Amino acid sequence: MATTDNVIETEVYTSRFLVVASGENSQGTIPDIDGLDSYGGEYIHSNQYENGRKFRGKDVLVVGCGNSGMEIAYDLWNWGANTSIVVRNPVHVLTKEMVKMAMIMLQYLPCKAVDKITVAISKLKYWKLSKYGIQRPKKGPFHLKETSGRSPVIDVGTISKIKSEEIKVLPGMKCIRDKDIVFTNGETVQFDAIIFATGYKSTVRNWLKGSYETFDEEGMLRKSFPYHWKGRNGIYNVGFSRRGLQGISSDAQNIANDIYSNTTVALGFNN
Ligand SMILES: NC(=O)C1=CN([C@@H]2O[C@H](COP(=O)(O)OP(=O)(O)OC[C@H]3O[C@@H](n4cnc5c(N)ncnc54)[C@H](OP(=O)(O)O)[C@@H]3O)[C@@H](O)[C@H]2O)C=CC1
Ligand SMILES: O=C(O)C(=O)Cc1c[nH]c2ccccc12
Repeated sequence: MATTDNVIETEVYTSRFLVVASGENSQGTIPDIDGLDSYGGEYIHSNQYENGRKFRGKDVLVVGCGNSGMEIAYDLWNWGANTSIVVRNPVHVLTKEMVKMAMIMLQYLPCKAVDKITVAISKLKYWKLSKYGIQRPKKGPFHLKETSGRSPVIDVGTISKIKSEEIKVLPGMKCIRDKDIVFTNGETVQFDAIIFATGYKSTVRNWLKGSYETFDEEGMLRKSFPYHWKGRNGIYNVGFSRRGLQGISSDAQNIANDIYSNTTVALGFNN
């Protein structure tokens, strides 16, 4: 749809297939925290974060300790910001080497065994992170990834800065009063800026007409893995399996193969 001088032009495309690829990480979400609307500093979502240049010398709080939050906290520290990060729930921290090793092991061993080995190695490397406000989940990293879609954090250097107390860990936020942020442990700290690395939501229900049958209130597929990627009437869904990049890759291949087999049969290439 395009507008020129108040005339709305609509272009209509017709196709046999439609691949819904807006995915589960479509629009950044910022939690509804008491007092955020009257916050006395600047706040952004992690998807607006470019680098920490303008935060040099500032007190900055990163909310969220997924891969975005942990990477941004490290970048802010590198740019000379006085950096803190909110870690309100347990999280697995691994190095990229541990992840690589685990991905290889997962081809030969059950997930439970890979989790045990990976957690043991992570403990050897990082020892007791609880001392620094980071708890390990009771369930294993790859079990959690497979069942909940939460990826273990790949440490880019943040943990060593947390251990040396150059990056401070804080618990959940309770409320905001001007520049004061009150945490669930009762501590109140002033911050000049907040980066909300609090994740994303799906937007498919906003743009795909008639998608309510296929997608739930959260814009996630009602059908579950492994039957989720094929919809009705030539509609396919990629990137909604809560299985990270691997899930996206397998959806893409399934969809491409399905479209290929439908078109080749229709065109008679299979004879
Ligand atoms: N290098 C890489 O491979 C990278 C990969 N990614 C991937 O991109 C996807 C999106 O990542 P990301 O942007 O980090 O989002 P995620 O959804 O992975 O993480 C969101 C984080 O925000 C926390 N959070 C949410 N609400 C609040 C709140 N009110 N108060 C405190 N904490 C809160 C969550 O913690 P809680 O558990 O408490 O809800 C969680 O730690 C993921 O799949 C991630 O793995 C992203 C960056 C780099
Ligand atoms: O595939 C994902 O979910 C990603 O976001 C990449 C990623 C981050 N941490 C990981 C740990 C194991 C495998 C992939 C990832």
